[in-house]
Amino acid sequence: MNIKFTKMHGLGNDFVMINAISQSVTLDTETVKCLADRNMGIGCDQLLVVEPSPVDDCDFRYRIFNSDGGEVQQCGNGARCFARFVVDEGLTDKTEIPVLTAGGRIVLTLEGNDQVTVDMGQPVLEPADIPFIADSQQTTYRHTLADQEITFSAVSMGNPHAVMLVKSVDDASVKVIGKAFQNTPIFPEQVNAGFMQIIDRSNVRLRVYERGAGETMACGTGACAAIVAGILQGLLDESVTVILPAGNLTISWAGIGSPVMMTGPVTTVFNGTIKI
Ligand SMILES: N[C@H](CCC[C@H](N)C(=O)O)C(=O)O
Repeated sequence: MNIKFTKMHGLGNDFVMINAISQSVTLDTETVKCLADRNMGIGCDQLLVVEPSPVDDCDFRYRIFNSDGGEVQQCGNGARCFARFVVDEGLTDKTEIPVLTAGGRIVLTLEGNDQVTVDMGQPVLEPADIPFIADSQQTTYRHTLADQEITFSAVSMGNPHAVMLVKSVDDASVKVIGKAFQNTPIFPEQVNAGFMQIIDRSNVRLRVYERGAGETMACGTGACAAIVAGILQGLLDESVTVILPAGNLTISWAGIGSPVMMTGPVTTVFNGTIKI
């Protein structure tokens, strides 16, 4: 089978984009892992698939697969790339595009100059809906992981996130603690582990150990979850710049009942065809 694809990234979080409307594509776990493999395949953090929408209030279905082959509910950096991709593929000429993901309906807005804004929907804090095992909903939780007492917030953006505050992201034990979060029963579907350094009330640095992919250069839903956690702790203002190695995301949230808005860049790297 020959598959046409486009390689894209959002601040270095990189994706293989596949248009499954204009071509017939069958993807199983092993195929996804092969395409995502940086030595044996194309290489990416996530593989993103465009499909016809099954519902009237969305234009497309947006499916997300981590490089370990697992299908997941949401991908923020990928959503921005998705907007650029469906326009470049000629699938739409709209600048505001509602799409359906396994984590819910999101709306993508092309701002021009390669910036895209995504209405990521409202964050979910109820532990059972994250899912996260806890007696009650709290702003922060404490658990022993990797022989350390870890304090974190638990937030879902359609996908699960644990957000920790650190003095310096450069010194954070991202791999050790990030891995430990994947192996604890308190997150029954595993979790994306974010390490946030607050610089001031409107600027943070962030590293994320992603579920199913390991540490990535950027994580859009991770940035959203981190800002929600910081605002709920009274540490951040409503609009925050998330400073990442390859550039910045702007995240804003007006509080409970409001959607999280994310704005950031998208980059198309190359188009290709792969025979599998
Ligand atoms: N690893 C995530 C999916 C990709 C999220 C990330 N790349 C983003 O930009 O939000 C998960 O398993 O929920």
